[in-house]
Amino acid sequence: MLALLRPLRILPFAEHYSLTRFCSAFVSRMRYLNMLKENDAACVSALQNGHIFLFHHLIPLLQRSDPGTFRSVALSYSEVQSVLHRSGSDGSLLKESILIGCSEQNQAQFCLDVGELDPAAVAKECKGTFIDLRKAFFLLAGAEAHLVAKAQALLRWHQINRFSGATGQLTHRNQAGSQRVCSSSSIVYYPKMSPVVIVLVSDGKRCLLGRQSSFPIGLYSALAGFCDMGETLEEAVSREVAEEVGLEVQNIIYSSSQHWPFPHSSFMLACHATVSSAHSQLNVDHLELEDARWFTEEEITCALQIKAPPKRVQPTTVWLPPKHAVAHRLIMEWRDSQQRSKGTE
Ligand SMILES: NC(=O)C1=CN([C@@H]2O[C@H](COP(=O)(O)OP(=O)(O)OC[C@H]3O[C@@H](n4cnc5c(N)ncnc54)[C@H](O)[C@@H]3O)[C@@H](O)[C@H]2O)C=CC1
Ligand SMILES: [Mg+2]
Repeated sequence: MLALLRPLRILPFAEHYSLTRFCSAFVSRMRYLNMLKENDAACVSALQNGHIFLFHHLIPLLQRSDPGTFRSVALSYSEVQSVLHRSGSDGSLLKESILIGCSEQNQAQFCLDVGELDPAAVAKECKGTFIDLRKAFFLLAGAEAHLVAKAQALLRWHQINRFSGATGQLTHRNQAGSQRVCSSSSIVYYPKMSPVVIVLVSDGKRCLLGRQSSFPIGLYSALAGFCDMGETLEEAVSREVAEEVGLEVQNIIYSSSQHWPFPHSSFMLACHATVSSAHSQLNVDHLELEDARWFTEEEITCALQIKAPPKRVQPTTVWLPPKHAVAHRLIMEWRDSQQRSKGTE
């Protein structure tokens, strides 16, 4: 008990590591990353031994692996140094790298935007190709796609936060890039995400999907919307469904969350909700949605067969968000629960 009452002590660097030896690999990695955000010198050293993912004006560098498949390119510090030198830069750009994670092999991961260099020369040096994130995100395997998306989001945040919104003065980043501080005041800025709710509404037998006119032809997804200031998750879900399709939902159940890079860093909070079949008549707000419809389990199963945006879409072809999207997960969860409940009938 006495030990619990002792004031907290900030551990010196060496002691930190001797303690983390007794933790799980995951806990050690998380503590290591957290320490790198606080300790600029340790972060420089991690960069020199780490992996770096290159971008050009926020477009990630990928390499083709097997035909039709791509992977992100993790370069070492010396590889990036030599790419920069051969592309006509002195290498000082490397210190602009931003910490994005730590691999399971305990190697710190960084990203760097080489926007001031010739993209063709860099791509050639790296035997890669710069591919827009809207395409790259879906070419990469899940974990890689999310790491690249996180990297782009952080690079973008730094690019648009060079000045303080309060004083108009320059802001300076820490080495990890986890914050920026105003040079004339003590204001600290942290990277931002916009919370968005996404909900799959069910009436017991069918689920509700909608589409915006800006979606690719035939794509339907769960209803989504940005949270208003001060709202709870439940309030945002209820409001969005009421606004977009004129229904009042019940039984809101949280499913999962994800960072979504389009258009800019949303924090998607995914839920299921229900309406009674007696109150399932839609009243769609066509300013927000081009269409919203109820889908049976059979229709969902059929739409799930279409794995990629169809080359030629018939007016009636419906396809669903890809695996990387949390909307896909909600739809799969709903379909599985329908099949389970059929099995127990
Ligand atoms: N990962 C996934 O599975 C899915 C992700 N989404 C994402 O959800 C997001 C929100 O869905 P929408 O139906 O478009 O939202 P929405 O229904 O709230 O409508 C968008 C409008 O909200 C306003 N708005 C309020 N706060 C905003 C903010 N912080 N940033 C941008 N606009 C804001 C703007 O006027 C904008 O035109 C989209 O960015 C979309 O990419 C949508 C479906 C599936
Ligand atoms: Mg919406």
